[in-house]
Amino acid sequence: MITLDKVTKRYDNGQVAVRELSLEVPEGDICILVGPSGCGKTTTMRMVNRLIEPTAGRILLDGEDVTDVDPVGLRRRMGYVIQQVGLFPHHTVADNVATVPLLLGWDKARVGDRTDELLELVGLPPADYRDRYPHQLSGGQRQRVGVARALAADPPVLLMDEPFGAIDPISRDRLQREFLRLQETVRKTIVFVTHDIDEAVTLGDRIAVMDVGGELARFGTPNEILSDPGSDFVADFVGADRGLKRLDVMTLERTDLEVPAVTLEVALPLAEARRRLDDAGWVHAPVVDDGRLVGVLRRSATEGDAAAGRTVGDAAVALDARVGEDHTLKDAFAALLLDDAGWVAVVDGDETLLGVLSAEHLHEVARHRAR
Ligand SMILES: Nc1ncnc2c1ncn2[C@@H]1O[C@H](COP(=O)(O)OP(=O)(O)OP(=O)(O)O)[C@@H](O)[C@H]1O
Repeated sequence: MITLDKVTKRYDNGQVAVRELSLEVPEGDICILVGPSGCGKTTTMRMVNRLIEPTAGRILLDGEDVTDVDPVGLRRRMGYVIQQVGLFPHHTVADNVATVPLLLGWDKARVGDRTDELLELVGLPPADYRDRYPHQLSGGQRQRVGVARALAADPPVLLMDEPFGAIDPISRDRLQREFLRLQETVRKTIVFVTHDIDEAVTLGDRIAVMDVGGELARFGTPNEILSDPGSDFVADFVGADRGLKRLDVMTLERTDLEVPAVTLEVALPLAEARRRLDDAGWVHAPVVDDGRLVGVLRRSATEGDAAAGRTVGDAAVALDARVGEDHTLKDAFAALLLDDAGWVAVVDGDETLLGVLSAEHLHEVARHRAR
């Protein structure tokens, strides 16, 4: 959808901000430009919508050279969101969102419908927010209005320059999650600038790591970059905890799961449970009731006189080492650390036990997963 072909930008003072940068952004992908301050991220982004003209090289949008397109028309095909949102302070939220559709001459009813639809989409119920002014919103809410405004005329491309940069970490996490959910609905081709590698890893389908002087240090999926940074600069930039960060970009897959050596039904007598644990050499076993995970049985609970005549259900205790199947390997690892069991139970939306992941197997899966 967007191709940069050996793009260079030399400013009038001789400063080379971007040097022979080549990138391809497939349709519907989020491409993150990340790198230290001054490495040319903003310059690159602004060349895409021709707020800045390249000195050399070509930029193609859908196969068409952007320098052949009228810049105003070009920018209408690209929503633009920046850190200081740039909402008009004396216009209501609705009027801010409606800016581009009104410029395009849409009729009032269509603009009104579109505005409400978008406010709903970004989590600002129109009945509450339509008539507010920007100063009556939190920073995160203003940012959402900025996103709604950028999406108003349904452009195929969104350019976002540190849109969550000025937001506190907790709200930023929430905005990032909402943003990914929104992207599932709207499927735009997005170029997103940040200097925060965690944000890049969380949001990016592909990440371009840039070095000072506007050189491309590495381009690839988060997993590719974290598993193989390729240079000391990129390894330093992504951080010494890149192994952990990788766990965050890998979701659990059913084929990763192990069948537990012992699974115990609630109605089973404890004496029988102990025999099964001992046969398997297990100390902790998941306990299920009609397939649903209800807890864990520890071998110690099967010992002594108190165990006589009791069932697994009587002696089972809550299990912290459990995680939903839609979670990441990092969530699984975090849950694993919360319990002595040595494995984490993976359940579906109905709490049905799908399998377990032992610490050893989790390590193996993380090491060998290609993506
Ligand atoms: N108009 C300009 N004239 C001359 N040099 C400029 C101009 N704009 C930016 N630069 C320089 O170009 C380089 C790249 O700037 P750019 O804003 O693209 O970097 P960035 O990676 O977005 O930085 P940051 O993360 O700090 O926003 C910097 O060294 C900057 O000083």
